[in-house]
Amino acid sequence: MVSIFPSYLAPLREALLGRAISRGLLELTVHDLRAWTHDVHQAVDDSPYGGGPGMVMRPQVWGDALDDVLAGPPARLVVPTPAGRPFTQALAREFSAEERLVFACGRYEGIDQRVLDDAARRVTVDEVSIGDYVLVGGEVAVLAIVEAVVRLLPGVLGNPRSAAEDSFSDGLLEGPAYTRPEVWRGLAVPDVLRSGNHALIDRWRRDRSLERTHRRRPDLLEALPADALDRADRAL
Ligand SMILES: Oc1ccccc1-c1ccno1
Repeated sequence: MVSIFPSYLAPLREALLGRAISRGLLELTVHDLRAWTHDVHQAVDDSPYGGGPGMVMRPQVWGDALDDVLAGPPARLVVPTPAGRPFTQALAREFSAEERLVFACGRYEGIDQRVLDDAARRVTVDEVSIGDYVLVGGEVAVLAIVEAVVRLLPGVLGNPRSAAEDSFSDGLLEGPAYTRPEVWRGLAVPDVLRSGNHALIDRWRRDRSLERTHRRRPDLLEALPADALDRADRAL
């Protein structure tokens, strides 16, 4: 990863991801973009051609940084930006199959477009958005993307079924989850979940997942393949 705020990415070395690194399941290197500046002010940005608010990140600095960081084994360059294509669970799975990912954390009004155009001559460049809102920089997006990708790597999650049964893994939102106590502040766990009848439990969970998806994300239902819903689903 390349950023002007390397410490912003320190959380990636905590908890689950930190354990995955120490277990050798992945390697993580964070580079300070300013290491590729040569002026006393370590300038990384400049005014935009054509005028307008804010600053644009300079091509020379990013170009030199990516020349160095992209050297070596083939990598895929991921650039978080509000103008990117949506980052989804499907894209997380695609990224998790890559041998090497390089993340460029842009700030200000973004990185000079020629940096991405030049990189695209050598590697696959993915400009991705983690949602329809504007952040100050790409670091937060990289934290989210890396966590979504790394948890899919074999051996990272304790129970491999977790990743397989994620929200979105079947194209739907997960339904409600419960644990002890049976009654809490007058609210009881649904009886079916304590019935021991796993066929019934699976059906109930599927129904709650379909209901929640219909209510909160009807677009996901629309996007399902024609054969994704069985007769029982459609009866709901
Ligand atoms: O808003 C941003 C600013 C810089 C880099 C990325 C973003 C962003 C917003 C949503 N997804 O990515």
